[in-house]
Amino acid sequence: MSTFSWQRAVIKIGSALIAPDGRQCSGRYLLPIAQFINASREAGKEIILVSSGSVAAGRAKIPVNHVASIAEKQAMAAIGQIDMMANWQRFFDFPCAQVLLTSDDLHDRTRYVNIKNTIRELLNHQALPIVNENDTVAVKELKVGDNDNLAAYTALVAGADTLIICSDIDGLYSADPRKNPDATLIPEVEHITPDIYAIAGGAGTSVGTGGMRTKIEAADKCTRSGIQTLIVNGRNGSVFDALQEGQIPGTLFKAQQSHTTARRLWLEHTLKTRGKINVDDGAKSALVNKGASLLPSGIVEVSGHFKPGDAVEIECNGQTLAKGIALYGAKELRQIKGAKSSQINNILGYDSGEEVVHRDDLVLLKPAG
Ligand SMILES: Nc1ncnc2c1ncn2[C@@H]1O[C@H](COP(=O)(O)OP(=O)(O)O)[C@@H](O)[C@H]1O
Ligand SMILES: N[C@@H](CCC(=O)OP(=O)(O)O)C(=O)O
Repeated sequence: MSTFSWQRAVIKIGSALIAPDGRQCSGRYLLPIAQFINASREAGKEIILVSSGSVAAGRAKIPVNHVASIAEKQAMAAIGQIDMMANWQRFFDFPCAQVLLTSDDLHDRTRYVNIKNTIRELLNHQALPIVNENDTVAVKELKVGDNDNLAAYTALVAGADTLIICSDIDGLYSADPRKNPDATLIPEVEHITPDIYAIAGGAGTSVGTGGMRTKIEAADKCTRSGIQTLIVNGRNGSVFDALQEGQIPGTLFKAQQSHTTARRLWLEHTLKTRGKINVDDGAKSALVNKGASLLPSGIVEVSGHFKPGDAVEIECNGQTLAKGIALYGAKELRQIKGAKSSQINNILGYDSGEEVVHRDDLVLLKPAG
């Protein structure tokens, strides 16, 4: 069996686990998962949950005798979301935090930064973020559509190194085992090729939405960005003991490069910069020698028109030092440059955090020549 290590994981719990009978949320399969979450956090690891179950939980309260319309499912989700959250909270003595997202939120730069900041802050405060699709506002083109892909986007925005998809099946099989009894489990996938997509079928139960296909899509997105992805059987409690021992009791989709390398390459080569921030010698030394975040106090000059979430170059005395994602726009930075972080609120009337560019979103560049 392969082994693996991780520091920050997104764990996705599908409807098949949290609502096995499709009509209400249940704790039947959740205890070993909750114990794994507790033990991992005690070991200093960070976890973000992506949980389905709101539609099933709502269905128990507004039963309909026909195939539910989209609006009816949205109403079920709105009613059931609170039960889904409560179903998780009873396992933990730290706060669970509800995070509802749509595809639009994840593709809008400013909202993306806000989501990132919120998740970071929740983790800093030892809360457990529980993400689900915001079904009230999301229909078709606004929807991510399935929680497997939502979990992949969450792993990207949260800077996770691992995605664990818990389903009702042991992992990826050579064919849908419900239809092909001879199908065999694939323990490890080195590269996600069209052949891998070809063996992935649809959902196995009436409550599951994407089946194996959306799990492969999620693994594809993540592994390209250096996030290893696992599919495991969340109905089997021993899976979580094995995970705790660093084993992989399912299918591992290997990261195509290290998480840090993928992020550095993305920051350095893919992101287009929209402006420049000139810093003083003190800020230069903090960035280059201490690996610190950029604070407003070290900023001397701001050029260009950029918004929160845009990439910027960081310069000192005409030398480009680094590239990173600005958490404030150019207009705001011109107001707070040189100020102490504690003054941001007084100057702007709000505070999006003390960092202008967080060290996780910053890559140092080699001097030219
Ligand atoms: N190649 C495959 N290997 C494993 N499972 C598959 C495969 N193709 C289709 N499936 C189906 O995918 C189902 C899991 O997806 P889904 O029902 O959407 O669950 P979840 O609610 O956990 O997202 C399995 O129960 C299985 O029937
Ligand atoms: N937002 C929906 C999630 C639906 C969904 O993607 O379910 P699944 O295929 O089981 O992960 C809910 O909470 O019911």
